[in-house]
Amino acid sequence: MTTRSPEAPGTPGARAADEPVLSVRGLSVRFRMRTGGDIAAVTDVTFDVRPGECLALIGESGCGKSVLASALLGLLPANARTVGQALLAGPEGGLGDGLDLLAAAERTLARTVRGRRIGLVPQSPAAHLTPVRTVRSQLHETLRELTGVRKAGTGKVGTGKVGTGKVGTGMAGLREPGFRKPGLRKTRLREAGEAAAARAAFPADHLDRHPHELSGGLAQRAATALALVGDAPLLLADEPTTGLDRDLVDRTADELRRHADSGHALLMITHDLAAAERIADRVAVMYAGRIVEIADATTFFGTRGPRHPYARGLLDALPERAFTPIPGMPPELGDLPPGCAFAARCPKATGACGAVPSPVDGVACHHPEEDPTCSN
Ligand SMILES: Nc1ncnc2c1ncn2[C@@H]1O[C@H](COP(=O)(O)OP(=O)(O)OP(=O)(O)O)[C@@H](O)[C@H]1O
Ligand code: NI
Repeated sequence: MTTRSPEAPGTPGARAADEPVLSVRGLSVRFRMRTGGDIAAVTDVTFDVRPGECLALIGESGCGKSVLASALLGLLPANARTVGQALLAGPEGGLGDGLDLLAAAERTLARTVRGRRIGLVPQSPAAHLTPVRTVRSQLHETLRELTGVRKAGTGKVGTGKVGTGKVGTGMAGLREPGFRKPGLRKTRLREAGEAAAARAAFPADHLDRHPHELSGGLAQRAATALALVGDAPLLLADEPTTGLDRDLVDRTADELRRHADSGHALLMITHDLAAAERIADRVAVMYAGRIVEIADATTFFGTRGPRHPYARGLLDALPERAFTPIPGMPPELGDLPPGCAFAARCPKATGACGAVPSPVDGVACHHPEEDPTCSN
């Protein structure tokens, strides 16, 4: 027996051995504007997410986080152009039979990817819930699809090949033989729906409401419950804690963490650095469409801190830290400077910053903080 040391220091060994669920290489998104010119919403983004891992994507409003998520799901508007590759692991869990999300047909994305292989907690949940149906009925529909039971009396159970086969809380009963009996199925479905709601801290006594009868925070929790119950191997959660009180933020974050711990990959987009610190394994920092730093979360939030000046500035702006905002504003994505987009706001900028910095050890900066673990 041979023991191999993990190739990536700082990555938990068991996870490093797993192939990514999602592998993004050189992804760029441009919006062509009618007035002429392009908006460079996402530029040359590269990252992986592995099973059991939570990657938090952070950065100021308008830096391209949601556009990145939309690109992965094939949900960009017609004036968008993408380049690069985004491989989603195949049903057997490997990238060998993976699907390039950027090249896939809309039909494939609609039938086999959205909701099945990639779950989404959308940034505007109210707009994504079906307006004419109660939360309970939307949960039941998702649960039925997942277990292959199309309509009452078909007796088809457990035929659906959805997700990893690792079934979320409350689902197991739906696959038992007794579930063929319509009465029992109804009871189990109800129980599973309520269990799913509880996971996202959605109150059971609001399940029979329609989306327009929900506050923003409740719509958020309904969308999270729906996304979790889909049991997809990859979950994209776009600001899943917006509009929630602090204790609900913590409960939602903890539930998402448990979801990752049960083997799912989680890409969490968030403004909430406390939530990111609570659950992320790694942090990716985006600025003006580019990922400027990817780091281990413990290092990033710990005493060593981030290495990119923008990432350091984000943390220093927090009230519980230095409470010092980063001076200036991010550049217009339709009019980016030729070199480092952060240079105009950066205390360390020099003439070298007139060129775009290439990432070295996860940091794209000409003047990063020293990494004491590097010998060179
Ligand atoms: N359909 C579109 N056409 C043109 N520009 C767009 C379109 N959708 C988004 N953008 C632009 O792309 C940029 C990135 O937007 P995005 O929504 O990804 O930001 P974000 O990082 O998610 O911000 P927030 O934190 O506020 O949600 C913005 O400048 C936005 O105006
Ligand atoms: Ni967004």
